Amino acid sequence: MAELLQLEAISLAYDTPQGRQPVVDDFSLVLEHGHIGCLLGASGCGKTTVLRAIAGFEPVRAGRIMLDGTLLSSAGFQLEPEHRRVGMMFQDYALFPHLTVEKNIGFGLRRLDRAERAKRVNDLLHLVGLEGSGRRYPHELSGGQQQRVALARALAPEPDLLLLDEPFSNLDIDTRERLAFEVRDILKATNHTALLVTHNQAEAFAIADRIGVMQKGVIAQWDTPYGLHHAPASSFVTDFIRREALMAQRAQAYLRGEEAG
Ligand SMILES: Nc1ncnc2c1ncn2[C@@H]1O[C@H](COP(=O)(O)OP(=O)(O)OP(=O)(O)O)[C@@H](O)[C@H]1O
Repeated sequence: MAELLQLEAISLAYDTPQGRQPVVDDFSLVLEHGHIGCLLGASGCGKTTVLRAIAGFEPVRAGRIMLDGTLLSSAGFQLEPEHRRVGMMFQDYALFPHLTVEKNIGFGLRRLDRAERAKRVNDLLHLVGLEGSGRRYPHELSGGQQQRVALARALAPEPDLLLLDEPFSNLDIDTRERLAFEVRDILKATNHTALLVTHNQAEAFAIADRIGVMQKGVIAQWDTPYGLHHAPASSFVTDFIRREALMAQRAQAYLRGEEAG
């Protein structure tokens, strides 16, 4: 399978009143066409910063970002976000509250004529299971439905790469699990490539083809879910996977009322 996204030894930093604060260092990964990648790691380890750099909102200080053979970023060079063919979906839906569902989805399609746009919006409504809801407003929809609209809107301009930042974290646990699988099915059926950020290991293992475990701005291992479980590259990765799995088991036991405290 061909490589789509390449992060080659990128370093990222924020300029703050206290000086330049390094966040990500010597960070590399390759994501193939049609794959779903997932960055997993503790709060503050730099996951969102990596997504923002790929989308073109943060400069790279060293290394380079390539998408389908095109240079997106290197030290001193940054292609504008609108020229990157990268779509984004966030945890807070970020829908326009005063626009209907179909207008939200069609927002990035103004270059199409009216009939083409209507057809594409209809196809997308169908894809995300919201046919018949095009005239409703975001506040009339559940959180899961709003996230489906956000997915349709992100896919509308046919990006080469979709970036998803904690897309399910504002949803209740049942909706979250269901939607994670639904989104995976939609991305796979339409052969999209996506990179997702999450704190949630179960979610990452459920939907990703490749997972990157991050440790304070570096990538500790970029591998298949199987590889992470069966051949962890360091004691950090072993502990990370074990700790999260244990917490998930405890949470489930607690929900079933099996633990007194
Ligand atoms: N605009 C900014 N200016 C300065 N520092 C920032 C800025 N945004 C993020 N940081 C810092 O960069 C580091 C990485 O942040 P980032 O949001 O990428 O982490 P994350 O892994 O996505 O965290 P979370 O899982 O909590 O969203 C953190 O220490 C954060 O405080």
